[in-house]
Amino acid sequence: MFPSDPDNPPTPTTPSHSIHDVWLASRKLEHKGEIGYLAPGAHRQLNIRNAYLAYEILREHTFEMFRTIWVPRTSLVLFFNLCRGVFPAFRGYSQALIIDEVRLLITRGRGCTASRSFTWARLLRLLATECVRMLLESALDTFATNNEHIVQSSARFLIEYRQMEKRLQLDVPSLSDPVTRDLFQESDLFVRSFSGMTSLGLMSPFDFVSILTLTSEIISHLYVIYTLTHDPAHFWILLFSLSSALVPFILPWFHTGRAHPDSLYTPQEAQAAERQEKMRHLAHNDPYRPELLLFGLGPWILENWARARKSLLGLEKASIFHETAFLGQVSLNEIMVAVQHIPLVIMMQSSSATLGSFTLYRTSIQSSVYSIRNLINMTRLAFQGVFLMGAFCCAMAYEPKLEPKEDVRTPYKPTKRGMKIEARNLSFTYPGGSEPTLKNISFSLEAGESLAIVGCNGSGKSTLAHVLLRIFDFDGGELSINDVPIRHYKPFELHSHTSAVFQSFSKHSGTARENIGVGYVEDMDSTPAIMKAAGLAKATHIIDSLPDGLATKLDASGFYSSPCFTQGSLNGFAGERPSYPYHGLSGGEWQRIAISRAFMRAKRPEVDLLVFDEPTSALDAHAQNDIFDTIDDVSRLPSGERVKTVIWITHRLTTARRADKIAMIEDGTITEFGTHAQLLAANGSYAALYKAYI
Ligand SMILES: Nc1ncnc2c1ncn2[C@@H]1O[C@H](COP(=O)(O)OP(=O)(O)OP(=O)(O)O)[C@@H](O)[C@H]1O
Repeated sequence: MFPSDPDNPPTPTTPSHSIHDVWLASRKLEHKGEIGYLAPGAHRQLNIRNAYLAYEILREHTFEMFRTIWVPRTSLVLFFNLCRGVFPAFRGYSQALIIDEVRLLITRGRGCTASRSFTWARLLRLLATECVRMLLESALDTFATNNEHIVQSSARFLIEYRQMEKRLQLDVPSLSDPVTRDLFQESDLFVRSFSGMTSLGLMSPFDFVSILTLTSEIISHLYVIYTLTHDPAHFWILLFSLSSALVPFILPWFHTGRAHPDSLYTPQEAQAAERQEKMRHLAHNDPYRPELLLFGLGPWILENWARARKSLLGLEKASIFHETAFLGQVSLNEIMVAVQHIPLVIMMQSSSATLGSFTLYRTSIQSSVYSIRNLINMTRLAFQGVFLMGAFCCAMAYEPKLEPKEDVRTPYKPTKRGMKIEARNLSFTYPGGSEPTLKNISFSLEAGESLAIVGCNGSGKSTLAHVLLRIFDFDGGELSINDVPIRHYKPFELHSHTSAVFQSFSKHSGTARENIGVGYVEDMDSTPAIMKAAGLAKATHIIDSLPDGLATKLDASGFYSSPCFTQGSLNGFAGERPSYPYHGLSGGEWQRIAISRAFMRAKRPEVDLLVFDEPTSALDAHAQNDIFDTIDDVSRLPSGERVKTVIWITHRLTTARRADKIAMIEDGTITEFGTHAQLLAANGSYAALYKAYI
């Protein structure tokens, strides 16, 4: 098969190895001994090697893909599209008969030697038959289009749901692998191509069905041409036919209707799209990943996205039904085809062939050329779509790197006093890094103890916190939680027993309620729970000062936004004076919101570990003391007994001395570990730093 690139080997957690390798090989570029990879979404070259790779993907995944998107109506889509393919040939035949009859009408009484004479009854019968044919074709078209839209909407929902679900499971080590990121990006493109986003240069997988239609259309036209005897056509008639055939192509450029099913024209659509994009952004945006994992936001995001998506699909359906109104099916194309027959009636009077058969021959030739051209384009796009489908199928089989194997998976067993942590010779290197950021980290912390991690900038404090919280994996050494190796826990389960404030905490462009409530989404709608968490973080006055209290939307962008870009003007109400709906916060205020978020969960009995990475860096000295008093309170029972393990990282050594143990980190290694008094007595680096600080 196709060997993986040695520099970018497929992840060992990717089950569908061979297709992963095939997909990777299709992106591989070799030029003068240099090897590179196509950017995600870039078109593959059409050559024999890639054709073989596409065949491999189709062979492996076509059935699975059809099974994924199959609903009973899908078979109707296939049936209708096959029927649609033969309709043009019927149309040509029916119109040829009318033309012959009209010709007889025009030439009667002029000494014409036709084999039969004109009758009004026959002409009227033919016209009536043609009208019935047009009505039937229109009705079938309307029904087929609506059916196709329903099938496409449900397939799109299913496929996008699966993609969102998989995306939300991705952990940081998986995302740090560039091949995995590209895989998921191409998989996203595949999902988006279900929206018919042909602007991406892709085609909807349902356009594969059009290939069937075009094939049946070409076959029926070729059959008609084969059955006709013909004379050579006059050049100028063909020229006229060609130019009039071009009109239906040119006129749509001036069409002002809905350009794309995803175009938004109403405030409801805009709101639903905004919500959907917000959830998609949360799911796709890598910097949010640690908090997303820690607070277990996956189901909440998925649920909100699904609600917005469903409502958008509903709105789209309504507008599509409106657009596919019955009369709209009588297209300009048909009128132009009728116009093309007029000169033929006049010009072909001298021909030995009947005018109808000549016209039928001409339209069949023209339609065949047009259909073959479309078929080539479609097949070219479908060829690209196959590789994206391969990426999607591989992505769906991907297992996040931190997930434990089933045979070692161990349920979390809580202790009565918090988390017991033991690290022995831990080391960690960032992907692509030449030197380990953490090395020989060894310490132990009893359940219910507090630990302050101190050290200079860049010494590795935050990195250690991420390893302890199971956001990062480690390369060497051992780390156990409650005497069980941390790798044996499911990260999701472990995270449900922790709460944290990260140094680079998230700022969501949502309401104050959402910004705090995501700490424990089950209580998102409980105002007392949110106000209690805000109270613990001394953030009540911030909420009170906001124009709409908890309902105020907070501006996470940090940019000054011009009012001309507000929602009001975007929705087309430029005449009204727009008001900017977001409210900015200071750095310290944002930090209190982030602490409130952590307190939403910290109080809960199942939470055994609290980690605060410089939680008060933007707060004044009084506020800082208040917060650390609260952290201490939260970790204890009313009786004063500590029931949660607490770790904080700080540069303020007066707060570090409050901890039971202090770890001094230098250049990625714990150089001193003990109580404040022990470290001062040792007169080492900590003592020097402390003296310098005070
Ligand atoms: N994503 C990353 N990729 C590669 N190196 C990184 C990454 N993040 C941090 N580092 C490096 O790892 C080292 C430790 O960073 P870390 O953030 O853990 O330091 P810190 O002790 O928390 O610093 P500070 O006190 O400034 O917050 C630094 O040298 C930093 O440049």
